[in-house]
Amino acid sequence: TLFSNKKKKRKKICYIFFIVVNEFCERFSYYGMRAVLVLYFRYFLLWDDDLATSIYHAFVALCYLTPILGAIIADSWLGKFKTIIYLSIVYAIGQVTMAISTIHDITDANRDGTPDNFTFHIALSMLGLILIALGTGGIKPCVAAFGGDQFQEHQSRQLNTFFSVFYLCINAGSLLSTLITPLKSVASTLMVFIAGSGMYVKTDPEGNIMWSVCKCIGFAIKNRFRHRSSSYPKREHWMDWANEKYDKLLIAQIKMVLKVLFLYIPLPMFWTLFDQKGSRWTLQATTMSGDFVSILISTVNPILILTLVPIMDRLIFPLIQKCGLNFSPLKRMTVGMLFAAMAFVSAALVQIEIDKTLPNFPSSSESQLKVVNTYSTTLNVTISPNEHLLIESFGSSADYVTFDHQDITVSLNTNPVITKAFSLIKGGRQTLIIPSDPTVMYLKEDVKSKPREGKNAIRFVNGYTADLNITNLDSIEPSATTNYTLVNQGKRDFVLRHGEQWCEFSRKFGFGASYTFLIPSTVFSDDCESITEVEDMKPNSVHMALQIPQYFLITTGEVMFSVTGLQFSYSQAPKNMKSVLQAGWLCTNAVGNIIVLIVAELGKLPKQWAEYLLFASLLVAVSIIFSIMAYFYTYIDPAEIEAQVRKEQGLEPEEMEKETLEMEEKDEDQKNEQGVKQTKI
Ligand SMILES: CC(C)C[C@H](NC(=O)[C@@H](N)Cc1ccccc1)C(=O)O
Repeated sequence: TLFSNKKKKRKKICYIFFIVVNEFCERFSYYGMRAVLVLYFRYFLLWDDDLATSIYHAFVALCYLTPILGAIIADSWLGKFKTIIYLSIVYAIGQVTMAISTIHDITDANRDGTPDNFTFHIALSMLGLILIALGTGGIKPCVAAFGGDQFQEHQSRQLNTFFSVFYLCINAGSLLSTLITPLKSVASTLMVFIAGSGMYVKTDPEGNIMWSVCKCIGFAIKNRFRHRSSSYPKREHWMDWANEKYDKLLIAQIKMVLKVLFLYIPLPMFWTLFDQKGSRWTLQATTMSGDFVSILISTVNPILILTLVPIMDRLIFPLIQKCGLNFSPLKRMTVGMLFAAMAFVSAALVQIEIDKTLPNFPSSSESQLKVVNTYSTTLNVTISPNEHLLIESFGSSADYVTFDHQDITVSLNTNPVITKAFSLIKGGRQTLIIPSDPTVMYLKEDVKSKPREGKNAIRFVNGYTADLNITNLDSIEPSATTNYTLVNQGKRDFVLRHGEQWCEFSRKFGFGASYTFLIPSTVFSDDCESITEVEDMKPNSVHMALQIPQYFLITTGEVMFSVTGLQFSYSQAPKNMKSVLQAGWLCTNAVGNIIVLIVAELGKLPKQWAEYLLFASLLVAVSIIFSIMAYFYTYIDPAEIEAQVRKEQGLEPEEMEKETLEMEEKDEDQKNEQGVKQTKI
């Protein structure tokens, strides 16, 4: 017996392996594609930032809504195994469609490198995304529940380990996806899953269960309404009003599911905070110094998951248990929420530090002006009515001057005095460029927010007497100013050229700064040495490493909340509705994403740190509500309840046989465990 049990165990590990590797490949494909999606929208379809992020969040939300469809198909019709196979094919078709939509040659008749028919590419990519959402979301609740089905009712410890390993695979897949192309992985996902086909425990779908559930709930409500007079005796549960027409077992199962779904109501708030690490926190990183924005965003979460899940499972949770504390699943989830709230407090503290270093940008009713002098002598600049600035040749005013009106008059102390009227941009920052011929002084618009992705915005003013060519820039006429170009951090070289003459200009850049470089007429005679630099915006000075605590806190929260939620959703679901509850759990994520979308549309609070604190407080409030709900929740063993109801109804002999077999197996397992212990002793 001991030998055959060991063999059984090894076999189980083998087919669980197929399931978790399948999840690994699927997440690899999903996150690999998701990582480049916004870039595809921005740089291929040429959408603006707002549209790109909105469609991205809508896609993510759809991916977590489609699990309902997958669960209905699996639990009512095809069964989990077939649903996974068929929807994986849909998924693969979606990835191929998406890949085809990125080939610009298809509509690029004139071969200029840009597609001629954007509508075609948009339509194809949207179709691809819908198919992917259907595939990834549809199979998601089935794979988790199918993995759980491989365990017997008494194997709750192994079941929990399975969900932890399952979560590890999700994150290992997402981590690796940043390194290798995702397309091949859908095919491998399918092949890995099919490879284990003969070994799985496959539970059959039990007819159109969702339809029966809806009809049963509808009947209970109608019946309750019909008997609302006080002359009718109250029933223990409102679902008991379906007793007249529906099977007691179905009613008991619906009660179990509704109890858990009710508990899920506050959960989207956790995801609302969690999903903002991809948006608000990324933006925060762009206002910080350090070279790991993209790496930080795509890898820190999965890396932390891969380290924290084993630490929690093997060390922290057993330690808490040893201290005699009952750290039940719902308590873990509450603590997980509090960790996420702490992460946002940490983000707020970091934001306060960043704000101290940020420039004082104009409000929507103000205008800001800086003056740059490329005239041959120092100038006395008067800006009406009472702003006087003394600016050296090839220098600038110390900082921006803020005006609460737009119309100004500028006078220069040249001989004769030059006076010119200007209208400033409301809410904008501008520079008044005084060229070698001051009569043609002009305004140039400046950047009024930190450049994106920690890049630096630079431009050149040509004080040379002829046209100049600068590396990667168009030729500049004398006295003209180039538009801003974005350059990355680090040392950058520029070659300035006019005919045969040239010189090389090198400059080391930090993060998020903006500069105007003034080129004097002597530029070639002193080998570019005389180029002066005007700092329009200081480089970022708060280091990105300060974001690590908030990432650590939110990921600790995720391990406590999400891994536990996954296990809880499986263990508290009746046998025929495991996928449905998994889908309900995933839907809490979809709702969280939709809230992020709405919040982004509604706009931000004037102070970003205040918004972070607001979210943290909201989550604390929600976690208090959740803990109260959890206090009144009694953990159930769905199999036991089902068995009890069946017993009350009189068990069918077939079911009885199955149950006896399971009991025998359980006894055997226990005996063997004891045997192993005794042998060890
Ligand atoms: C809602 C799901 C339980 C989400 C789950 N996500 C994760 O496990 C994330 N830690 C993965 C991740 C990776 C990279 C950046 C952010 C998140 C899933 O995908 O199933």
